[in-house]
Amino acid sequence: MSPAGLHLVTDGRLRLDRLLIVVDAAVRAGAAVVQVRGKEASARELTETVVAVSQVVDDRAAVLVNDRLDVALAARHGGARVDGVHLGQDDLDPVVARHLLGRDALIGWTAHRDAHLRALASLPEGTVDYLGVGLVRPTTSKADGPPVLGVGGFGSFALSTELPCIAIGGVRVTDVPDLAAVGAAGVAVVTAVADAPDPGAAAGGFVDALGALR
Ligand SMILES: Cc1ncc(COP(=O)(O)OP(=O)(O)O)c(N)n1
Ligand SMILES: Cc1ncsc1CCOP(=O)(O)O
Ligand SMILES: [Mg+2]
Repeated sequence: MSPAGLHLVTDGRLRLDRLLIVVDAAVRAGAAVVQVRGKEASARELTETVVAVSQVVDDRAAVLVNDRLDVALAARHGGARVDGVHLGQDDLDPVVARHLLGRDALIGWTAHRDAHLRALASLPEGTVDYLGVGLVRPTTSKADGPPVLGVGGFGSFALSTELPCIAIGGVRVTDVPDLAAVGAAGVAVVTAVADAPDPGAAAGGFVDALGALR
């Protein structure tokens, strides 16, 4: 399963009905991955959201759970198709996630410092499928986010790993050509799609911009 393309990261501020409308519009427009992120949600609420998102997405995109391996496993147990997880440096060990989710799962890891690349090098080959790298620009979607790398900083980081790098953090559609030129395999966004007057058109703009550069 390829991580390349547009990743829609869900906006935990949205009510479930609105969230599902945004997810459906983004997937219809060609988003490759939907990452369900709900920092304030209980495990049970987040599992319900993942199950509902998985139903809406069906086989049109990969469904990942942010942070919560337990939730990914619970949703799978309930019969939902969950393809993997996106883990941060303080989340569960990706080796554990790989063990519990299996060889075919899609597992992403956040990385933006050299120490993260050293940690990556210490993992068994094939543990992590892609890196989420940012911030590209300042964002209000992540409290206490990491430092802003800019497009140049993203590019230097992407050059130092062979894993596909997904750019995140304040990414705008107009950034896509520059990010792709410095090695982005894809981009992950919350606001640029969820807050757009027409989320489907916004997602389609990202998909077209990414596709035009392949
Ligand atoms: C694609 C992608 N990249 C990076 C992140 C950030 O993950 P993390 O550092 O664990 O921060 P939270 O999302 O948990 O706030 C991501 N979610 N997706
Ligand atoms: C989850 C996450 N991790 C780094 S930035 C970010 C949120 C990105 O959201 P936006 O596209 O609104 O800046
Ligand atoms: Mg996290």
